[in-house]
Amino acid sequence: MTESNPDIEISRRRLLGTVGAAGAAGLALGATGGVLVQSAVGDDPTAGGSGASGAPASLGAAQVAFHGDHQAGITTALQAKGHVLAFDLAPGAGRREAAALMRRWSDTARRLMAGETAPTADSGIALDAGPCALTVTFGFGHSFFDRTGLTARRPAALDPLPEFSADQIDPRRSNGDLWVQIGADDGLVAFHALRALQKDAGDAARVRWQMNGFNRSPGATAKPMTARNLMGQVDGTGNPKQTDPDFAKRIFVPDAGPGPAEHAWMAGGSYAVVRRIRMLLDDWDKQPLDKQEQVIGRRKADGAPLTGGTETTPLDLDRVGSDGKVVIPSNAHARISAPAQNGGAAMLRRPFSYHDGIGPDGAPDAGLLFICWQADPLRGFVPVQRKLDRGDALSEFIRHEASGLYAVPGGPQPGEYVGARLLEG
Ligand SMILES: C=CC1=C(C)c2cc3[nH]c(cc4nc(cc5[nH]c(cc1n2)c(C)c5CCC(=O)O)C(CCC(=O)O)=C4C)c(C)c3C=C
Ligand SMILES: [Fe+2]
Repeated sequence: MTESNPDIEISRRRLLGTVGAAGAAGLALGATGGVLVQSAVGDDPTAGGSGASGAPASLGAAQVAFHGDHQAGITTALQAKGHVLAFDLAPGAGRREAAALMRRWSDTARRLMAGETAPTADSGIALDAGPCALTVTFGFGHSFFDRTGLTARRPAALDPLPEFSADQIDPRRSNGDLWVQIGADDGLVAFHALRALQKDAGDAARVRWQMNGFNRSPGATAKPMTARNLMGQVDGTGNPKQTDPDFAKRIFVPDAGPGPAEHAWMAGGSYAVVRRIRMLLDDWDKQPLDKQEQVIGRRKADGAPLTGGTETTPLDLDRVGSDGKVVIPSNAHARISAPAQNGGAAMLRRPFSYHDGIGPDGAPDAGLLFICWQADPLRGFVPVQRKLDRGDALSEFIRHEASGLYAVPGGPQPGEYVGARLLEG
């Protein structure tokens, strides 16, 4: 099948419309439509543009559940397109307006993730397409709780992140009352969701900042692989795996706390740290391969540790070379960020790359929309970033330009909207 054959293309679109709404029938479409890709709902969120399950499915028909214990977009396989944005509540808007907005947003997200049209005035941007693994994830920033009179229910985990010595943070592109992450394997589907959610905000909230990102498209590689970033490195290897016995404990807030009962609304939720990290690509690209590999401590070609093996071989941090020095340098990024070097601190990294053209300095305004998930940022991002800030060889080639921390509540049950346990409780 080719995209240039209009007859076949139309029938594929019809199929996508049907199967998109039906969801699970995607496998059949994959077989008949010839658009074979990996399932978008794999078990490795950093597998580039496709899940690791190996099951063939149609890219368009891939559907992620809106309801569940956890919101979608945390353990979902990386999608090809992403929009992350923060809103501030409008002057005069409080808890009632916020609750109504979360109700509207949840309804829209549920429908769009099922491949349906938006509830009001659908723009038509995604007509003909299936859900394309669309996910919409909602979070609350520190300032949301004061704005809505809910300060007593704000978890301590949402206290502002410490400042790090190398930070060059732009406050206008940081924080915000509400945070929305959109991911999809199709650019039009992602943009459609973005527009619909922005319209839903109405007079209740205004966009504070927006960033747009991308990852590898499903099917781009012959087999499912860990994604690469814009420095060319295999990025995501050391992520906790859903099959790890302590995965849920590390990434999701448990049912009973931590913290006082008034924070119980976060059960099943997670904390998202979002950092816009610019890569100084012109400098990076001038480095010889061996220097680039020393900076990370892994081989560029396949992501294997410099101490040998394959991508998944554990780093041998104690191995000393013939020159008497440790093979994985003491300032290598993978050494410094390893859980073993940080009292077990771990996070689930689920980033998007970004490229916003050329900056005023004449260099690419490109890098990583670094998004990481954890049950408690003080036992995830913060200790690791403190250590990286002190002596990471990668620091010379990156710049943290924006920052946010958001409480992402647990997933909605049928009939419930995201955040209801906070706003209604
Ligand atoms: C504070 C957390 C981290 C920031 C910020 C960060 C930025 C950053 N990382 C890369 C590239 C790679 N990171 C890798 C591993 C890795 N990084 C962090 C944390 C942060 N990275 C952790 C916890 C780990 C895993 C360590 C482990 O489990 O052993 C790697 C190696 C491959 C991998 O494990 O993913 C790469 C490559 C960039 C480019 C970047 C900022 C732009
Ligand atoms: Fe890293």
